Amino acid sequence: MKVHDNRTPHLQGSVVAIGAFDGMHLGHQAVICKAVHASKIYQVPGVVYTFDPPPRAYFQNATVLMSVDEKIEYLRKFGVEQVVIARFNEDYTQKSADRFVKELHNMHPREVLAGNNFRFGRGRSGSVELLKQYFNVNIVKPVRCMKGEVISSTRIRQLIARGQTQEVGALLGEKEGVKG
Ligand SMILES: Cc1cc2nc3c(=O)[nH]c(=O)nc-3n(C[C@H](O)[C@H](O)[C@H](O)COP(=O)(O)O)c2cc1C
Ligand SMILES: Nc1ncnc2c1ncn2[C@@H]1O[C@H](COP(=O)(O)OP(=O)(O)OP(=O)(O)O)[C@@H](O)[C@H]1O
Repeated sequence: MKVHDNRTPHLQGSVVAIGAFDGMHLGHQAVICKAVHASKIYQVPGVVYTFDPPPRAYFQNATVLMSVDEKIEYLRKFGVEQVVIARFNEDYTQKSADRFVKELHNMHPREVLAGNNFRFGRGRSGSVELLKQYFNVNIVKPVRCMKGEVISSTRIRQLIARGQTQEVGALLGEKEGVKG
């Protein structure tokens, strides 16, 4: 697997999934699996474009659930071929939504995968609607837990803070008594 540190590769074709993916819960896994599946159909590299640190950690001091190395290892196991690690710092957050779109064009995506509420660019000005003007965007349906709530890294951080670790395991898709 190729890891691009703070640079976006020039590719003739790709399928790109974008997001923080902190914790790799069942919602994230659905997005990644769909991206890998689509990349096989189009016969192009499956690329995950992610951020280090996660934007929520940078802006809101949220707890980081997994290191960037753990994330890369996880993506490798899921069959992702290339990963872009955007170093999320003051400089990076100045990038406009249009510049971010231009950057994505370097990879000539056949499909872009993101959730409905995905935002990007300085001041969170870019939306999925903007992405749709340029790319074939696949919006992944929200994955919910048994109780019906949408699974999120924020929810996992809350459960960890309350010591409800068994519930966390369920949201990560870990089976009880099964390791690795
Ligand atoms: C180029 C760029 C600039 C961003 N600037 C901001 C910002 O100014 N304020 C903010 O709250 N988030 C900013 N973000 C973070 C996004 O709001 C969002 O958290 C990120 O794209 C990851 O999406 P996800 O949280 O759905 O995984 C920026 C993201 C990108 C790609
Ligand atoms: N439960 C879910 N079902 C489907 N897609 C999801 C789910 N949670 C996140 N995604 C998608 O996965 C990508 C990465 O999401 P992100 O890292 O923002 O997850 P999150 O769990 O919502 O994080 P946070 O709670 O910190 O905002 C985004 O494109 C997002 O829309």
